[in-house]
Amino acid sequence: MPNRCIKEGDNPDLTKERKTCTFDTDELTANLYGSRNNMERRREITKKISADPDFADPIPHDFLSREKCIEATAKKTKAVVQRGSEFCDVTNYYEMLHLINEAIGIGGYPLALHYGMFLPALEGQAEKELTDDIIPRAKNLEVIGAYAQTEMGHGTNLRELETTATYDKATQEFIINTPTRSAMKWWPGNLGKMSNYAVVTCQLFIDGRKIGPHNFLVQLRCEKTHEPLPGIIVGDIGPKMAFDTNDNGFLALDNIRVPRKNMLMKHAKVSPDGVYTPPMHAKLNYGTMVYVRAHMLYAHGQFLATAAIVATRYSAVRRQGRIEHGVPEVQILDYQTQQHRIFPQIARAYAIIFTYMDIKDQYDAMIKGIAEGQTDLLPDLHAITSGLKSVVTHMAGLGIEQCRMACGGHGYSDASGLPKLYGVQIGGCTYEGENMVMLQQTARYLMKAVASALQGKPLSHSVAYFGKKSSGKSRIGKEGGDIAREHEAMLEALEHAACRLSVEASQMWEKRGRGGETKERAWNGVTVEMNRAARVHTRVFMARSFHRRVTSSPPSIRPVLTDLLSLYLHYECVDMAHHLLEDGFCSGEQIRYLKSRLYEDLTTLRPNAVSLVDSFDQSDRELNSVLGRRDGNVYEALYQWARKSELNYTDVLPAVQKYVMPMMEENRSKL
Ligand SMILES: CCCCCCCCCCCCC/C=C/C(=O)SCCNC(=O)CCNC(=O)[C@H](O)C(C)(C)COP(=O)(O)OP(=O)(O)OC[C@H]1O[C@@H](n2cnc3c(N)ncnc32)[C@H](O)[C@@H]1OP(=O)(O)O
Ligand SMILES: Cc1cc2nc3c(=O)[nH]c(=O)nc-3n(C[C@H](O)[C@H](O)[C@H](O)COP(=O)(O)OP(=O)(O)OC[C@H]3O[C@@H](n4cnc5c(N)ncnc54)[C@H](O)[C@@H]3O)c2cc1C
Repeated sequence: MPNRCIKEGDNPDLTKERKTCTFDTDELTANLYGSRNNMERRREITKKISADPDFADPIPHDFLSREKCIEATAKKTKAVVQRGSEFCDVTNYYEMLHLINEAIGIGGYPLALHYGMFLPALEGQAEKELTDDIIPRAKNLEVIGAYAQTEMGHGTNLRELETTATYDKATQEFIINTPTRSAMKWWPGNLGKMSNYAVVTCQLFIDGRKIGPHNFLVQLRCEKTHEPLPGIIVGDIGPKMAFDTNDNGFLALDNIRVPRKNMLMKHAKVSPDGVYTPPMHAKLNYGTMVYVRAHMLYAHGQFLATAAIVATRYSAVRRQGRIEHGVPEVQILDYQTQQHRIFPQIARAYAIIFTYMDIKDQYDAMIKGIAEGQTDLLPDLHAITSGLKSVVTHMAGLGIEQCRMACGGHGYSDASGLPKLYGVQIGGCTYEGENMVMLQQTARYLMKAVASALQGKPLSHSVAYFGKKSSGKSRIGKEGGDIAREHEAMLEALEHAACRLSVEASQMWEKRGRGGETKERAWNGVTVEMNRAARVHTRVFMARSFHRRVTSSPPSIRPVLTDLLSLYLHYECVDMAHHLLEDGFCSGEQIRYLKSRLYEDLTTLRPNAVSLVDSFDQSDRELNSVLGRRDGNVYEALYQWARKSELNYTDVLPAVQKYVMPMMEENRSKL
């Protein structure tokens, strides 16, 4: 079967792997990206960008200072903006995403938050009077914006943000102010140096009454000189774990006046005479966060895919040690521990991307509903995207780190691309709502679902399985080798565990309440259990999404995807075995059965491992990894990469000349 990656001159071990492929890699790639046309379009973009001198990096960013990286990134951003239509349909979200990944990379760029949050916030939350003016200019990139919500003292607890917006009826303006040091906006991406506008989240005050957090459009810098406007202090928060090319910023506002229309008033409104009208759903103003959390799934699925590609290809190329005496050194991919480390990451990357597809459909349906005045889909989507954002970012982070360690010493080098990838990706556990906090949002929803299920009330999409009757004992290992029924038995077991954990968490919460604690204090006493229930529920949702996509996939790729799904489900069940065992739903024997099936899956998938990662269709530019390159010619490339280190510009470094040589000389003369 064809793996389209085979080319002359490639590392022979990689070619050998590609020849054992049992499916058409293009078919799987097309399925992953929605269609053959989408796949071809991605490849055209890659080809054009790779050949274009505007996007060439003579010196890899690994060897540049942060300022130089930002300069190089800004230059490429300008080229993307001015010449974007030469490469792709600039109105197509996925084509643009791919263009940016190819042309600029993942470490941030001057327009990341402009497109990622500033424009979505305005489009989703602002009224026509404001959008008519600002959106055409923002889309035309006459202005650049950031989304400034988090403060030095508060990020999670939006209700206690300190920045104020006080309505002045006399002038029909809001006065926006930073009252304390801890009220300074701190962290917003692209706020520090790039943006000249921002959507700023402030506590709304009318007639001395605090109404709560609302968003306002504020101009920060002069449109001509880019200097901060009077009363505005703005800058970069300094180096951080990654996102080197993003100017995460700080901002203080000294009683800045903005016209009434600058409040984002699509949902909540303030009339000229200062009358406040709340939104039709209390949290519609938080809609931008739901949007980003939903879309983060795709990015994080791709991040994990990148790591899986690097680790799998490198493990096919790397030979080290022997499994049996008297035979040549083996490809490290033949070690069972290596497969157990890497293959679940491949499966999880597919599962995350497939889950994203489901969520995107639900998000689009919700937006359509809101436009027609219906908000009934929002609570379910908020709850499941909160859980998914937490589970996926954590899962991807652990997976990337496993892949990095699976590459041995070279995985620790920036040449592998994995340390930087991890740094960028792991930020997702924190931004858009810290994971522990977001899981609690899911858990709150589960508690309501438990109550509804007990009362026989209707259950919404993500919790519908709470209404199923449990069979009491698992069918795992009792389906006579029928794969479809085995998959269903595992899904049923996971659903049983999620439901049980939710019910038990609810009982624990209630018990503490009965013991005299307030609801809130009692909640804090059971949040570990609440978050555990939320995590398992979210993993059930992912497993169901993956299962749905696989069972409806084209027949040509269904067998390999079914193998991958088997591995995914066996791995998930073994990983969560304690939950399955705790109430005796599964026996120890059944868990041993799951483990033995998992080890069989590793062997089954081995011949297709390289082809499965090839099917993610990430180019060498996107991978940005010497170890993961498509041709597998790793060792020569590693040496050429290291030669570019600035430490190698001279044979004797000034620091050695100045300090180390005299020290050695002194020591010698002491003898
Ligand atoms: C195109 C994008 C692609 C992205 C690709 C990634 C690339 C990487 C680029 C990097 C970009 C980084 C960008 C980062 C940006 C940011 O980080 S912006 C700042 C984000 N900040 C947060 O997320 C803050 C987190 N805090 C909150 O969301 C809330 O404060 C809270 C924790 C949810 C609690 O809010 P609170 O007001 O206290 O509400 P509760 O009392 O807990 O809940 C009341 C009810 O409201 C419901 N609810 C809460 N939030 C929402 C929501 N967003 N939507 C709908 N409903 C919501 C909640 O469930 C409660 O419901 P009931 O139980 O029915 O009362
Ligand atoms: C790379 C990056 C980019 C960012 N970009 C932006 C941006 O563009 N715009 C923007 O406005 N912000 C941005 N942020 C800020 C980000 O949204 C916040 O850092 C995030 O929401 C977490 O809030 P916090 O920092 O206040 O953490 P904290 O809430 O202080 O969290 C600290 C600890 O306290 C725990 N904790 C807090 N509350 C609770 C609770 N109720 N229950 C249990 N535990 C709790 C947390 O779980 C965590 O362990 C960015 C952050 C990063 C890292």
